Amino acid sequence: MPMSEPGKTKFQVDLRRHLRDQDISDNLVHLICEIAEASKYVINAVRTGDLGVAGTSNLYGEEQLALDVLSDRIIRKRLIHSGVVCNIASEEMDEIFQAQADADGLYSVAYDPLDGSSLVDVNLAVGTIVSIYEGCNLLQKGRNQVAAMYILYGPRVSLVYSVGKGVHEFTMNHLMEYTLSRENVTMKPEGDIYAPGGLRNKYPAGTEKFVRYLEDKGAKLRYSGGFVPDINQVLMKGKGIFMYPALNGSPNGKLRVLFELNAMAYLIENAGGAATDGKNPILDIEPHSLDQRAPVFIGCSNDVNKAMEFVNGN
Ligand SMILES: O=P(O)(O)OC[C@H]1O[C@](O)(COP(=O)(O)O)[C@@H](O)[C@@H]1O
Ligand SMILES: [Mg+2]
Ligand SMILES: [Mg+2]
Repeated sequence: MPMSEPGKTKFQVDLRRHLRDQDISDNLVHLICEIAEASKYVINAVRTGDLGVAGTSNLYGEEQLALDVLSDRIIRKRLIHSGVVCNIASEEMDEIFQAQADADGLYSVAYDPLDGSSLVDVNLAVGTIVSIYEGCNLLQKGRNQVAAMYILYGPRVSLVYSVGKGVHEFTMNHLMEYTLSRENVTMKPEGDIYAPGGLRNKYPAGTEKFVRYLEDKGAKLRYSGGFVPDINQVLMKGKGIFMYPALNGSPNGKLRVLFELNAMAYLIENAGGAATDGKNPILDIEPHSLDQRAPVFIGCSNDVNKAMEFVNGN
């Protein structure tokens, strides 16, 4: 019986081995693996942790759940001790945290430790969203990311990452190892599901017309209220569109550029899809503040282009 190669369990490729084949720095391999490790403690917190409120609020003034704060602490500690992180920004922290001074080979991380946390108490799927940049600057275009990933805490736990060479999915096995389950995930040009976020009675006319267009072509509504599972469905089925549009009264929609949109836009674009704020690609937004929000239409490229036509009235 030949000895199995390191990182290649009997039938499966594990995350570290797959990353090593991507021709990226050892530091980046280490960082992504550290985040994967941290997710195992987040899983435990989600499954058994306190569902109460933390008695604090985040930079959006939103009441933090104990799980938000706990998940944030788990990930932040892991990033600090990784030894390869310069600056850290989290949806649950008021300002950028410097883990260590600028030096060669370091990365900076922006993350949402537990997206959709208010869904845990009704047992719906939630996730962690991560963007990784080279160096110390976190207020830069999402197009400059060197990696993006999410971990989806659902009936199965999956981890999806890209370092710009395809989008790959890993599924957690009975030993809590992440092993390759889908490689080079790709989107079709057009889809048949749509996830309409926000209040429909506040949709501007053009957006409402776009939804009618989707319904007229037989698209099915699939919306859980969790950004990570809703995007994961569009990405893994390769056919659909998620939107959290500008609403009457909220021109920037709800979702955050640094902590949610940049990572998902990077993954969807690397799978052949598109992501726009209604006028420009999400990845080209020049962020001016940590708490910046933007409207989003993300998924199959033809559907996203159609959305822009309706939203801009042409
Ligand atoms: O409840 P709404 O307004 O439809 O918003 C749902 C969106 O808000 C979010 O729950 C925001 O996530 P957070 O839990 O990180 O605030 C997304 O997961 C989801 O896409
Ligand atoms: Mg979030
Ligand atoms: Mg969150």
